[in-house]
Amino acid sequence: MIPAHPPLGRPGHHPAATARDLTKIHDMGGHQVTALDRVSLDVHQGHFTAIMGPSGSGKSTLMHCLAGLDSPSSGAAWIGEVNLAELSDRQLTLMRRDRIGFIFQAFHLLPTLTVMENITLPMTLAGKRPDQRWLTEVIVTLGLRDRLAHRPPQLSGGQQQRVACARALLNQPEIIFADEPTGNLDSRAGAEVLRLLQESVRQLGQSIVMVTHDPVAASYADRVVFLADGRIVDELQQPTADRVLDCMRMFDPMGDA
Ligand SMILES: Nc1ncnc2c1ncn2[C@@H]1O[C@H](COP(=O)(O)OP(=O)(O)OP(=O)(O)O)[C@@H](O)[C@H]1O
Repeated sequence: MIPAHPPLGRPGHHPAATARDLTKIHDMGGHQVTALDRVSLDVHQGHFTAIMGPSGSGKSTLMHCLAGLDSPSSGAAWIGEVNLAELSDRQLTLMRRDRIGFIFQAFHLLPTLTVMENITLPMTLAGKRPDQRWLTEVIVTLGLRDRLAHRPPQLSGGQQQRVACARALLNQPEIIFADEPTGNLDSRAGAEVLRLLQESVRQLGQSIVMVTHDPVAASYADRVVFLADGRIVDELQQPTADRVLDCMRMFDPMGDA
């Protein structure tokens, strides 16, 4: 049964993404693994939300269910006002293409297109024209100005990650899902990416959900949600790296995170 629509804050004002009682159980040949256990979460519009937790706590599963890349065993997920369970496969594909941005480790860059073509592809597909000022700012800040004519196989892993970032930010989708966006960047390039993500939230009202293991990366967010054993166990508002680290130690005493 699909639960009723989540309560709304103001008429016409939905969270950017909503999880209600999301449960995901994997069947491993008769052995059941509960990856998510009745998780409910409102991802606020125009906020930068980080998801943290020990390895195996369910972070990726939560993000995949919220982004329509995986379907829950029970419970429901919404993007804006749309219940993902009510969409056909085609509608879900269009939703992911037009309304959601992805910054994932598996970059999904198209190897035969140039960097510039990759960055502008979602807008081209949606028949939209990029804002030239924002395009320039994204390209310059991410250090891609000299790489625009290259193709992804000619770039390092970190450069490819920055192209994926530029592509998601340029399109200004309703929500961006980022999985370890600074995972293979050095600390300076990582800080630039995080500052740009933060700036897009503060100046453009972008909504971002980021999975990270890094307390410093999480400190750029407005809010950090902590998962352990498939459940939300705590959250911090306006986090600092030290407070994030304290929370991580509490929920991951083995230092696995
Ligand atoms: N396809 C699958 N089949 C079986 N079990 C799975 C599958 N995907 C995830 N799991 C299990 O579900 C749990 C949550 O996995 P998930 O990848 O969401 O955790 P995570 O917090 O993102 O971990 P990490 O930080 O290591 O990436 C783990 O116990 C994992 O082994």
